[in-house]
Amino acid sequence: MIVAVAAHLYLWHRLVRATTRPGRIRRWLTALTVVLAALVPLRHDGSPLDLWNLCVTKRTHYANVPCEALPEGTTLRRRASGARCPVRIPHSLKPDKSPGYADIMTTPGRSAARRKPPHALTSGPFRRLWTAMSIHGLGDWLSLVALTAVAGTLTAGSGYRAQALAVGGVLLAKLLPAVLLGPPAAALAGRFDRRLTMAGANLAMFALVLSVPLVGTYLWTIIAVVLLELAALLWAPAKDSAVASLVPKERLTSARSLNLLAAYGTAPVAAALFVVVAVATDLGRSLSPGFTARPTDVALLVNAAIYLASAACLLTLKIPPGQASAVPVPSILRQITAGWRHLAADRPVRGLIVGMLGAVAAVGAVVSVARTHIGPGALGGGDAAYGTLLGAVFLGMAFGLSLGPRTLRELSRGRLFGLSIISVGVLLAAAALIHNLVVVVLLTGALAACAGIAWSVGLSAVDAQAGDLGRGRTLSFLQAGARAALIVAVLVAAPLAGLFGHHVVRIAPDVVYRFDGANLVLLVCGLLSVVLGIVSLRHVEGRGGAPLATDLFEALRGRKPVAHSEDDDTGGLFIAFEGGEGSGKTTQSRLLAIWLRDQGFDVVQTREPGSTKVGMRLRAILLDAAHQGLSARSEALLYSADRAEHVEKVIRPALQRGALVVTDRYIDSSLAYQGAGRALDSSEVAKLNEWATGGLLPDLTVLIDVPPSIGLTRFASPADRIEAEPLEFHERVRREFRALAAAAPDRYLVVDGTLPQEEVSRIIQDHVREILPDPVPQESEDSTGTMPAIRD
Ligand SMILES: Nc1ncnc2c1ncn2[C@@H]1O[C@H](COP(=O)(O)OP(=O)(O)OP(=O)(O)O)[C@@H](O)[C@H]1O
Ligand SMILES: Cc1cn([C@H]2C[C@H](O)[C@@H](COP(=O)(O)O)O2)c(=O)[nH]c1=O
Repeated sequence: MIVAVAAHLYLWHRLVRATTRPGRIRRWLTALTVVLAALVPLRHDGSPLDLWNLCVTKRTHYANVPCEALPEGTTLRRRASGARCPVRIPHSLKPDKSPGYADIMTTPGRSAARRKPPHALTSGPFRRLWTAMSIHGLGDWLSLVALTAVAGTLTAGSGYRAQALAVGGVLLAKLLPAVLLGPPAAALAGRFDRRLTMAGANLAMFALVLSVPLVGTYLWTIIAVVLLELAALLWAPAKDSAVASLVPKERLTSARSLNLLAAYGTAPVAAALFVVVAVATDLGRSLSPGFTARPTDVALLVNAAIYLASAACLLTLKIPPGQASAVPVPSILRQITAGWRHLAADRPVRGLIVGMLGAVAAVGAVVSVARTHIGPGALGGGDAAYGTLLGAVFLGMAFGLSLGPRTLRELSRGRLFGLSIISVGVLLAAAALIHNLVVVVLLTGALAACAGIAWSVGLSAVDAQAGDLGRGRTLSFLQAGARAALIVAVLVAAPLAGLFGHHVVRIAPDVVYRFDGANLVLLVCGLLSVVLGIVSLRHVEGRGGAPLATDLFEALRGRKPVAHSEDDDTGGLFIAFEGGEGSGKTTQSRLLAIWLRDQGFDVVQTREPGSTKVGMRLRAILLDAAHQGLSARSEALLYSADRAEHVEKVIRPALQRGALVVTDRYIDSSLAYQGAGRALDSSEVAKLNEWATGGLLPDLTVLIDVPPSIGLTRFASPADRIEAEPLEFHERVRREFRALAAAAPDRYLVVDGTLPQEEVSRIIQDHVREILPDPVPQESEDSTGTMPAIRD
């Protein structure tokens, strides 16, 4: 309810801002906004939510959204080399062809705005369900904060060690039931009516949360937490099924986003609520000596009331009778092993996954020692301080996740990912060593934001690699992995903090420094994160480029990375076509060269291997099927030798005279075929090629993406040595191409090569048009500008 009122307020405010100029009228309208928002009946199906649509469709960003989630005909805008160009989502695009193509900033055109399906919240029953879900989400997060705080309060007299272990125990009791009992609970939920299951789970949660302050023992707290989690396991599948039954198919995407908002967006609100309750209770205690309630007990009463409110909402809601879907849920262990086997075959993806899970574990470690660090630990705060610290974690994460792919757009995604994890580590170490509550809260918020950025950047890159594993399964793999990482973090952090206990170091006769178990855990996690970040950076750095520090400095100033090449002063434009066998590179590079020449450009169309005299001989050696068994390293060296010759004799001279160079294959082919295909160390292949080319990188790489099962069937002639490799080899190659594109979206255009040839050409031309140099030099324009206009 509160969230819904806030949403209405915000929408009115936006409308007022969008339609008026600053000044007195706007101030009056803003005041009117508040009154109107209070009067807006929440069950009304009309104006406020239409306004929602109006405001949201005006400027929508579809960053990293799979194409299938976008309305047909949406006009997308992709940045490349600082330019923007429209690309239309083709009507024929099938969901299975699309991952990665919409890794783009977009603005829907007018037609898209017209066609956009109505928002899920325009449906009254769904709005009510969503209100119940949001209230429930608030309850879940508040219970996390309040129950961990209760563990600290109940063991306050037992010393630092006992308190650290007690808080860790509550966290484990919260995490383990889903791991051990997730599949049977989902099967059980499938047997009962979903509305009753949801309402029943809420009522059970109400009773359990209420029982904790009434019983008042640590043992019962742990039992109650386990039972609470079991109720949550029944609630979740029933809720998902209810959403699916209330929302028409075309609105499911927006319903899913709202579902996420209800589940995760309520975390900072819960932390804020806990702080307000703690402060109000402390105030009440100081004002009235007869009032002796503990802040944590009052927070739990509020928490119980929240679950009751959610149950009440559900009991008055009409959901078509039915059970939750009985689709068997694989165990967390199976989800992790299957996903890892599929995704981690690829070195950069392995680096991303390890980095992402490391970031989650670091946040988990902060949460597991936060209570002890604040309470009996060096920071000396109370319940309100604990709530503030967790609030900083939640807000920071939310901020980082929403900002993620838009952070430092000029920096390669691989570098941003590694640097975010290193920043998590540095901030953690600082939070471990500084004994000032305000500074620690700020550092914690910042490190959570960096962890959020790392997670969202990693997610889009891993998603692009998912291939036939699919988006849903990739997500469940990562969620299962995150849960496992959190459990490991709690299992290690809480006992380590407890065992190390409380220590005071005397620095000078009258200067002491406290260094407790929580400080040790934070410091160790910080150092581990720095190491992990450096390793991830090495794994995901697929190719050469400017030195990291220069690149970062330029990106912070909002500028493109400086090309680390021997001829930074090239006047031309360098475009490379990449892709698997039969994807259409030769066809499209020729068509592009013809189109560019038609516009008066000096164009050099070339290819690898074999565009020089020596190169032709190398091509013959490399592709001759008689040379089966050529060692992977020799192969890599021969391709790079061909490339060195190609750059020196053909590409660089052409660029220096200001020509446009279009090459069919370049460095990415070596990274994909020799790196991923032949399983050579991709950073070594990258270094070799950086040396061979003097660091020359294309301004734009057009990746024509086609499943090998299609591309390999497009040839009439017998397969050459590399085409003859098995299908899995070509699948690895395709995944690597896509990972390279996902790691630096600004430098790539990924086109679906299964589209008709003309459509592919049009998409490429639309994109290239935006980055073309001006065919008329500035000096000529200056002089022609002064000539009298010729009229007919
Ligand atoms: N979009 C398309 N749809 C269907 N067929 C296509 C498409 N583009 C190209 N082809 C056909 O596929 C075959 C291979 O095309 P092309 O030689 O351009 O691919 P390539 O990627 O350069 O192959 P290689 O891996 O040998 O470099 C040709 O017969 C071409 O006509
Ligand atoms: C540049 C480059 C190429 N390859 C492979 C990829 C293809 O199978 C052949 C080139 O044939 P095409 O018909 O010209 O596409 O060589 C490679 O393995 N590594 C490379 O660097």
